[in-house]
Amino acid sequence: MLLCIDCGNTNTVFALWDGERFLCTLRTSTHHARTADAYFTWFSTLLNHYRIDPDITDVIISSTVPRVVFNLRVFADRFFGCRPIVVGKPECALPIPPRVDEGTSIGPDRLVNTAGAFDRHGGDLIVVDFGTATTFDVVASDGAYVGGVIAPGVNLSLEALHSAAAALPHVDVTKPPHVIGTNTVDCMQSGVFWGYVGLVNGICNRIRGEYGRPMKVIGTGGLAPLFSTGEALFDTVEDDLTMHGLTVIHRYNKETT
Ligand SMILES: Nc1ncnc2c1ncn2[C@@H]1O[C@H](COP(=O)(O)OP(=O)(O)OP(=O)(O)O)[C@@H](O)[C@H]1O
Ligand SMILES: CC(C)(CO)[C@@H](O)C(=O)NCCC(=O)O
Ligand SMILES: [K+]
Repeated sequence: MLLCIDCGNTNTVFALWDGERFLCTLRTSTHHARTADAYFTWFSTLLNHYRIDPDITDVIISSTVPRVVFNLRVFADRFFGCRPIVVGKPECALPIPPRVDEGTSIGPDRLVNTAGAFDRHGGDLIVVDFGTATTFDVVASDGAYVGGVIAPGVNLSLEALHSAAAALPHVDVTKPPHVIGTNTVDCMQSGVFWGYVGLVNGICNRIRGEYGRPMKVIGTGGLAPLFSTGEALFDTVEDDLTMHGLTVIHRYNKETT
């Protein structure tokens, strides 16, 4: 069985893939200091709770935080006796190599989203991922990652407002009842909600203009469903796109080596 690990700057997600479906998806916050033993304690407790007793033979990791990879490697080796595939490392082959500036680093989550989206939808895509950052990944017609856009994440923007302005409280992102807020919280939520609807719309239109062919837009990440209620921003919303991409890259590496 395959254990997929998607480590973002905010959250780390583990998902178990039995070859046909995900048996479970477990989420914890990302801490670079978490040890292999701590991962196992957390992981095995939840598996017990769900009465899942998996036979893990393979592990694949995507991490936007380089420092966590060491302990995740130890975790895979110590508890499952396997050497994980780490996306972005030279030993991990990608189905289609990216076409970007020489020497630039690409977030592994963006490579994984690209692989997952191309597998499901073919090329000419924009993948919008609402994580710590809001990223736009452009997937060419042959499935290559050819660049995109990085904007501040939604929760990061709200956090920045709160920490920079003494009178602005901490608020959660939600769709406000009106555009014109009549209290502080509604005003802030309107700014962020409608601001991001405009940002996503505007960036996708500009990408389309520059790309010059019709493109499909795929939304993913925790906040994609919320933003799709504001305006028809996406052709589809897929909450498991990153995990699906990890299974695609894992399969590709098994077939080619
Ligand atoms: N309505 C909502 N308001 C605030 N947060 C939400 C809402 N719906 C989902 N979320 C949050 O979205 C997060 C899931 O988003 P996702 O996994 O895409 O990115 P992340 O974990 O925030 O960032 P990263 O992947 O960069 O670590 C969860 O922490 C979840 O609590
Ligand atoms: C942009 C983030 C933080 C989004 O998770 C991640 O993909 C990352 O660290 N990227 C590195 C730079 C790049 O993708 O061009
Ligand atoms: K993510």
